[in-house]
Amino acid sequence: MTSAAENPLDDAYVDDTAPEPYPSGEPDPEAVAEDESGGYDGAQWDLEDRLSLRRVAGLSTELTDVTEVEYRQLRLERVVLVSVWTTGSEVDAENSLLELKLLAETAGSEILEGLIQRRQRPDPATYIGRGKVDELRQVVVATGADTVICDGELAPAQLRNLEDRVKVKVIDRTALILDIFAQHAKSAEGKAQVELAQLQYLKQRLRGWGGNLSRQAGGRASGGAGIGGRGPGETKLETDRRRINSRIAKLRASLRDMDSTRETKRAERRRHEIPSVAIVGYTNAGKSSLLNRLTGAGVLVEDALFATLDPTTRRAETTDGRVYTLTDTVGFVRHLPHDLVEAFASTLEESAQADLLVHVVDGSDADPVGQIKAVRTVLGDIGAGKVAELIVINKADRAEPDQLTTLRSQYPDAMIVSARTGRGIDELRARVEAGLPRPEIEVTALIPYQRGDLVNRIHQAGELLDVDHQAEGSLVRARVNAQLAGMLEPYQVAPAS
Ligand SMILES: Nc1nc2c(ncn2[C@@H]2O[C@H](COP(=O)(O)OP(=O)(O)OP(=O)(O)O)[C@@H](O)[C@H]2O)c(=O)[nH]1
Ligand SMILES: [Mg+2]
Repeated sequence: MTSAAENPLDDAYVDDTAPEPYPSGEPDPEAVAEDESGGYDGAQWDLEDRLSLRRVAGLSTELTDVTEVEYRQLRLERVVLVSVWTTGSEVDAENSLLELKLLAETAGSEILEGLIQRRQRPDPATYIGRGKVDELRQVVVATGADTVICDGELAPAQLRNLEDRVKVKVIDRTALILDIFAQHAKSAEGKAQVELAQLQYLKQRLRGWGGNLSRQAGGRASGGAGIGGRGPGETKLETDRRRINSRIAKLRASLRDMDSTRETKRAERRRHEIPSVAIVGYTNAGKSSLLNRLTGAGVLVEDALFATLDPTTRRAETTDGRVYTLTDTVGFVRHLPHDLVEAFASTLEESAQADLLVHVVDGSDADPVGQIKAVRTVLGDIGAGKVAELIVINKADRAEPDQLTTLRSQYPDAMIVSARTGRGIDELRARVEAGLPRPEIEVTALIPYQRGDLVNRIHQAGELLDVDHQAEGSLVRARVNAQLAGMLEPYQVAPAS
């Protein structure tokens, strides 16, 4: 729901501002300098700047139509949260509502009240029980709320009925998450992905919101206004639906283009057989902080949900000089909207194609096991369920020692670290190195001294097992990939027995 003015549509999609992934991009020199000067997890980043930048961008946008004004007002919501609790313990229900509160706050709302109703299942007509709707209305009036957010994905009819009776705007968890993504998307690709997800969501609900597209899509979807050919007698609803469909088709096409650029880079890495590691995990678990710790990448760290939407890839090296890549990825959350997962498919693919997943868990969270399960569900959905996974329990500095002990016993192979204090980071680096795929071919070669470049290559892409400096050159025993084995072919000698 970004404005049309902020997003000059097609032009923006060509001008991809996402950071260049390895191999063409070098780490930010400033970030490296920070890293060398000692502990750096990214929290030192000047967040004020980033935040105010975001705000200014919003203000400078000309409000071109009424829907824009309406959209701005969304930012000032005074909210009542409502949840129907069907299964699990009371604590689970409260955790879920607490998370909804964080999400709503991330979206810029002020939370006035949170209500939970215990019920077999949500009421098909009004989500909460019909009798409770009046109570909800009273709370809304008493607190002066202008929005109700329901903790689930509601049917269009449920939203409509509730709105009619509570008389303020009602949105669900899915719309809320989409809204946060829309606020945080920075790159052209990220923005296109979010818009696609929003339109998909909206399309199914056009009728639910009175058949009026302008109400929820804001200026963005109406960016293509003025399309000719509005047939006589055609209803607003049909025109809206048509406009959405053609916008969706356009977005898909530009996303395909952007994906092919990404695929080219990925293919390049594959050709050089550079192992890749993806940092995945629940939102706010500390993924970006860990990437910064491990590589000095200088990625935005923020105590907010979904701070990272664009994957950042950084080059890293093992202690023996082998090169690999580390990619920071978008965080997951319980009930991640299906439309979003689909729209972000190409971004999420980074994880599915990785050689190793570093699954970061917030050890200080109220329900880390629930987070691990939610993350694994999404990983399964995006085809990354079979990639080797290293569980890393982060924020050890803040977690209850008892909770860490429990997690340790549940996940015996897990590592315990703190991106904040640096605890466990060296061990983590070692475990990541050990988890990288090993080059497959063992060779013994006598490399003449003028071919020092080959020895360097072995350092970067292979594993040097043994070296003996002889009169004619270095006698080297190493594990290498197929490409390097080919280059070493002329110098190959029989292995010493
Ligand atoms: N106490 C403590 N805080 C941490 C640690 N690691 C990260 N944090 C904080 O947790 C918050 C989230 O960190 P990020 O690195 O942005 O988390 P993320 O997983 O990248 O989050 P998203 O990109 O929003 O999904 C920030 O406020 C960090 O400073 C840690 O080890 N200890
Ligand atoms: Mg992040």
